[in-house]
Amino acid sequence: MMTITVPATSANLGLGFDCLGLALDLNLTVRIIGPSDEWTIKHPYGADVPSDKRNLIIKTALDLHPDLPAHQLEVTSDIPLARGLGSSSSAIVAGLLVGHLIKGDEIDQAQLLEEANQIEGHPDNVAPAIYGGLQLAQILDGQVSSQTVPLPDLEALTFIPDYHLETKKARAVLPKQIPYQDAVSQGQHLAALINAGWNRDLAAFQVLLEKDKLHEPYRAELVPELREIRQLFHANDIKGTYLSGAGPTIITMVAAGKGQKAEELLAKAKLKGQIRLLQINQHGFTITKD
Ligand SMILES: Nc1ncnc2c1ncn2[C@@H]1O[C@H](COP(=O)(O)OP(=O)(O)O)[C@@H](O)[C@H]1O
Ligand SMILES: N[C@@H](CCOP(=O)(O)O)C(=O)O
Repeated sequence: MMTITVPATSANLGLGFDCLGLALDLNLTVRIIGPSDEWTIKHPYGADVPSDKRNLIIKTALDLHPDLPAHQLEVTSDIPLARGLGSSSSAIVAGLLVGHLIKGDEIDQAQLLEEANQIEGHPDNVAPAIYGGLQLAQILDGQVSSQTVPLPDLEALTFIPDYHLETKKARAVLPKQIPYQDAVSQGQHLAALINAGWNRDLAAFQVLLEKDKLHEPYRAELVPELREIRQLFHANDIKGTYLSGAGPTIITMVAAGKGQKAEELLAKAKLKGQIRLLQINQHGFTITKD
């Protein structure tokens, strides 16, 4: 039996649309139980998610190796679906690992990134799911790679609304064009955010997390809690709130050790959803053989 864990990811971090992402300590776990007459996957998601070859994890494994012999798989997960925490990317990375492990391939992180990016289309979720930490994914002349960016010492206060928002739907509200000045501002602020990470400057990092002009202004109408949570924290002198991935999850980055106080503040607002204080996953996926 082999067990794969893949972390949840928070893409964009406001400014890094389709290129920046962070791994968090929520996990998708896939157990390869053993060979079977047909592909089956036991999972906790209910009837809406297929339990056969159509399941995203199995489909990904079979897209990689169409002749892969059927196996029985079992999934447990604390990554909610369609909430902006990268559940589909975690499933794709897990599916590729299932394919490679059953086939007996060497596991190569750079190759996995290439394969996962081909399926997912934007690398900001798959890169941190593979490498952990904060990843700046780059596509240069069609070639994808990723660079680890250091982070200030922080924790992620995470608000997960009760409703789903499919990434497809949240991409459909984005404009075809943006004002020239917004593009200039985005470049300046993204460079400053990366720099704040390298300098481990939490105050600057928090201010910059709120400067996006490419997607949050357009998605805010789908996720009214973004403005509410920002206002609540601003009234208490706390910056660092952004829309995680395509939403609807909202994350506020706070200094390590300060999360619990901020959590109590957020709980008082009684918004409909779940509050989690998450730490950063620094290592990406893991594989254990037992
Ligand atoms: N572990 C999984 N097994 C099967 N399908 C999954 C799994 N995780 C995610 N998915 C599929 O991906 C969809 C969510 O993808 P997406 O809209 O990109 O949201 P997210 O922000 O969670 O990645 C789910 O509705 C489901 O169809
Ligand atoms: N850059 C993408 C990220 C989508 O992340 P997800 O976790 O919501 O799937 C986007 O903003 O569309």
